[in-house]
Amino acid sequence: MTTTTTTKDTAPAVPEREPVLDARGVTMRFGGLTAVRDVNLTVNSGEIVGLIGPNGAGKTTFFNCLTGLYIPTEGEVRYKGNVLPPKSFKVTDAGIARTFQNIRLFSNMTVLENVLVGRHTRMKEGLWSALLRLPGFKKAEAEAETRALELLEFIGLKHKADHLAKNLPYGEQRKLEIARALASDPGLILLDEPTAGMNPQETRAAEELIFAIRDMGVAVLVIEHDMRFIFNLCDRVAVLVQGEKLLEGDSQTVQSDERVIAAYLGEPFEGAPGEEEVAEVEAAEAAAEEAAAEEATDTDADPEPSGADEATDAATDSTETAAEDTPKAPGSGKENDA
Ligand SMILES: Nc1ncnc2c1ncn2[C@@H]1O[C@H](COP(=O)(O)OP(=O)(O)OP(=O)(O)O)[C@@H](O)[C@H]1O
Repeated sequence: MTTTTTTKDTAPAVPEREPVLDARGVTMRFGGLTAVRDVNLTVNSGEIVGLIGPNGAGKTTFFNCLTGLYIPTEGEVRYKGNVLPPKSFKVTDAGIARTFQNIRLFSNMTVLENVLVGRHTRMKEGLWSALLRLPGFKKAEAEAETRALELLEFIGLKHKADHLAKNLPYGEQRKLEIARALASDPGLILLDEPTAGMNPQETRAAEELIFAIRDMGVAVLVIEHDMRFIFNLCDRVAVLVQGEKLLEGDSQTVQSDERVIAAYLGEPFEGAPGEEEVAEVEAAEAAAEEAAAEEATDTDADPEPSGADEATDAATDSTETAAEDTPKAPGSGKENDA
């Protein structure tokens, strides 16, 4: 990379930070599953914000709600004060770009062409202008190429502009995805696991690249599982657990919070998000088991009315069943179900 970067501590002083992204009460349900519940998150200009959480916590779903891939079941997302339209290309148009957890490059196109694809939202020339290659289109095309080459220089891949994307090493493919996202001139970039599969040197380079992106005036929201990377990089970190925001704070605060440690180690803790739901499900299961146990007892106690002898046997059976059932521990209904 050719740009001199700053770090978290040497970030340029931003006179006043304006909210770039403001997500309020975002909830996303898939049928009976609530993947994201009532999440608020703000990203200000000049900031790098991290979003962490165990697998399945709802991080990517939240990203998808921010970028118009999903329409949130509830809540509102604003970019620079304006409510975002629920269409991904309109969100890109508005100024939010993203990368994906699984690299999504056009593998048989060149490195330069991949960046140019990302630039098309900023090209205002119409279809006829393009088809007839009118002067206006040629000028716009030349400008797009200049900008794409600048971005390739910025990420250190200009010398590979003519290579096919599929021939780049993995770490460079991830960088190329970032360049393509930057080609739409965003005010905010969302990075979904930018260092996944990278070796330590590539991870360090990615960190520098993200600081450089912030320094060029693009706010960053990043999902990552690599905690060292995230705590070193981010001004603020929000933690999602089971779809809910557990807490938000600076790196120091978050990494020393025992609830975060417990969430990652899978240990329950008092007031954990989703605890109420778990309690409800457990209560419903216990009630169902109790009802099943009672039904089984009643069935044994009320046999077919087919004669005095059978009635006597049934009474005996019933007594035995009751005697067997009485000392069983709660939850023993499972044996009855079986
Ligand atoms: N389209 C979908 N339909 C149904 N359920 C979904 C859908 N997308 C995600 N989910 C569910 O929502 C929950 C949150 O998933 P999500 O991928 O957002 O988590 P994550 O925090 O990004 O996980 P990871 O760190 O493993 O990528 C999971 O239980 C997942 O199975």
